[in-house]
Amino acid sequence: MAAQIYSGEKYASRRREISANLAKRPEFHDSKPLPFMTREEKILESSRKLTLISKHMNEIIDPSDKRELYHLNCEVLGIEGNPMALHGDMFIPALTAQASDEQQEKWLSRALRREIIGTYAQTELGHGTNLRKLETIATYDVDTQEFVLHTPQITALKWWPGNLGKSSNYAVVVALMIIKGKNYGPQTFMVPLRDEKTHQPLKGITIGDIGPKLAYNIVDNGFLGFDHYRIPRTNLLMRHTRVEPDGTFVKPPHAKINYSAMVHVRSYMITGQAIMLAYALTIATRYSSVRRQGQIDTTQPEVKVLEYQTQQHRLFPSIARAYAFVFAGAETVRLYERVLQEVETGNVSLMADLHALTSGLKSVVTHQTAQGIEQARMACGGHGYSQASYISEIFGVAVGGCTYEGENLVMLQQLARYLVKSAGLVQAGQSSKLGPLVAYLGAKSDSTSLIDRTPTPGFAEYVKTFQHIARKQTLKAAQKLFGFMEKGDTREVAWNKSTVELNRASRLHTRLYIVEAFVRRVEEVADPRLKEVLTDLLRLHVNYELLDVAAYALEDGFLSSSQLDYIREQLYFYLAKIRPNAVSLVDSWEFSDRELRSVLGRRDGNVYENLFAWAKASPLNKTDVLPSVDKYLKPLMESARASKL
Ligand SMILES: CCCCCCCCCCCCCCCCCCCCCCCCCC(=O)SCCNC(=O)CCNC(=O)[C@H](O)C(C)(C)COP(=O)(O)OP(=O)(O)OC[C@H]1O[C@@H](n2cnc3c(N)ncnc32)[C@H](O)[C@@H]1OP(=O)(O)O
Ligand SMILES: Cc1cc2nc3c(=O)[nH]c(=O)nc-3n(C[C@H](O)[C@H](O)[C@H](O)COP(=O)(O)OP(=O)(O)OC[C@H]3O[C@@H](n4cnc5c(N)ncnc54)[C@H](O)[C@@H]3O)c2cc1C
Repeated sequence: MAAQIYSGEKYASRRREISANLAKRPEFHDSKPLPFMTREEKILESSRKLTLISKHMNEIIDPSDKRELYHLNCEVLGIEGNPMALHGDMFIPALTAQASDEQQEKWLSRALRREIIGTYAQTELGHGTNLRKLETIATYDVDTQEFVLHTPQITALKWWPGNLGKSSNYAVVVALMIIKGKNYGPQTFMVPLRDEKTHQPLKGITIGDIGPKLAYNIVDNGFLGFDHYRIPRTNLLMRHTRVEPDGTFVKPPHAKINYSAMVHVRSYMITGQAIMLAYALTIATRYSSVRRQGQIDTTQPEVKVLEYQTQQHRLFPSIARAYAFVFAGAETVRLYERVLQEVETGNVSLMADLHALTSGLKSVVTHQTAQGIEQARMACGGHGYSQASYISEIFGVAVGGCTYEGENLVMLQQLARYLVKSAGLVQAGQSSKLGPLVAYLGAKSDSTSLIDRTPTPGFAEYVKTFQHIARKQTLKAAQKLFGFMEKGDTREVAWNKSTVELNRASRLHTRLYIVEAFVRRVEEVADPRLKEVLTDLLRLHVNYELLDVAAYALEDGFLSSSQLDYIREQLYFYLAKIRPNAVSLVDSWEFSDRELRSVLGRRDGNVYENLFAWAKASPLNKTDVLPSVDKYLKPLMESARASKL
């Protein structure tokens, strides 16, 4: 099963080898539980481990293999980030996709060798979503052949970039490029921030950390201001865009080609989110198979809480989602790598499809992941609320994905633009021009769903029902938009009046895609035992997801209430059928205890002993009487007693 999850036996077994190797190297382990450390201690600890990784990586992994590096990072550094997180996730991808060969020679090679540390500085205090209105300006000075970077007002300060505050000495900075008074929109520049020897900020640079956040606090998200700060013309990233010495601008082959670092993270983060959801579910499912509370049969001992149907309903559909997301994530990574290669040869035809797909997926997956993790926390009762479970940290890190790389409701609208264009083609009788991801929009629906009208409805019946719902909502939302425009609204105003409906269409389209990705994967599985378990999980998934969106199919009679009852019964049937495999389904992700960092979710199941040992190790228990008691509480009680006398 691990080979299914990790798209092949090779990586699945490499993961095991890497974990086993690290188990024998205590210097790579957390020196104490992360929740017991201050932010400064965590940053120090993470930097210590980064140095070790840099030194010994070649003995443990193949450093050219991104997935091996990712696993090493998960084991050693964990999810709370590290001082070079953005270096790998965005700085290197930005240089790879946007720097010319010459620039790569100069900077990428140094970045890969970790001679310099970089980040991606785009978001500002005043603007994150609307990139066309960023306020940092890069004005071209033809005489000196330099760009002058400037922060004209407080809202133009870069704000949020990860590792900008304290760790990075370089950044790929996004600024509005002005040449001879003309605004050429957001462009990307390679900018030195700190002295390479002293690490002191360079003259003209104001820089620092933005303070603690909900989670992800090992990362020093930062602020950055420029005071007429000069960089050479050749620091504009020039793989696709160019500015000649005389200020002539050479257009790229696609207007949004500079957004590639964002598309990179959006493509990879689907897998990252699946893994974080699986972390929380591993913890909650293991704990639920140890925790005994209450009886189902009063003549029998107390049961494991996992026997309760409500507990199964709380956890198992999310287990199915974690599988669905990791399968969908593998597809987005493949598509991203393909588009990256095609762009190199000048073919930008798939960029819009990739953008639409990843915009929808990042929104739906991050939202459902956060919901699933929060349910996993509640499934652990009181102990879920303790940082010993580590679920609160997993939640905090994962939920950031709803905001970063494009706020979810905004990104759903990006997909909606693509859907509306497709709906326009359908309306114009040009369905043959629809791309493969939206071809279903041009197909005709059956009059009713065949679910429960055939002895054992296949997945095709479910897919058709999801297609019917997504198609109906897309065409309806597009119609709403077109209707407002026909009545005289500008497109923008009409768009704003239709966005709730448009975003619903985007979600339904994305949920259909996720179901299809799951079906595609299960159909490929050859081993009959695996296929059976995954088919059960997929059955649970399609029934759960369909119930969740059933209103759309009920309103036009595509599904009847008796079909809905059938779907509900199927759901309950598969909850019970999956129960014996539940722990194996989470164990199959093969997270080591080190990687999980959860006292509650350890493989040994000795929950109570482990919790007690953890509590005893809490810094507050170093002494029996705290200074705060000596200083305030004792005098308070004493004076209360004295006044009573
Ligand atoms: C398997 C095992 C496991 C292995 C696992 C993996 C193994 C390997 C792992 C190795 C790597 C690990 C990786 C990381 C893992 C995850 C960890 C993550 C942690 C990261 C930490 C946090 C990082 C956070 C960093 C950040 O947060 S960094 C900042 C991010 N900031 C944003 O995201 C701003 C949002 N805003 C916008 O993106 C734009 O503003 C806006 C809204 C689009 C409007 O853009 P605008 O320019 O106004 O354009 P429009 O007018 O709306 O559109 C005009 C036309 O252009 C179109 N178009 C817009 N775009 C695009 C586009 N791209 N492409 C194509 N077309 C586009 C649009 O469709 C429209 O087309 P049309 O309809 O006309 O045909
Ligand atoms: C953990 C974390 C890490 C980050 N790392 C980085 C980084 O490394 N580099 C970097 O550059 N940035 C980074 N960011 C910033 C991040 O990318 C932005 O915060 C994000 O893109 C959202 O933009 P915003 O903050 O401007 O939100 P806003 O756009 O201000 O969102 C506020 C509200 O307005 C709504 N809204 C905005 N525009 C529209 C619209 N057109 N239609 C309808 N509703 C709209 C949104 O839906 C939301 O409800 C990070 C953020 C976080 C939380």
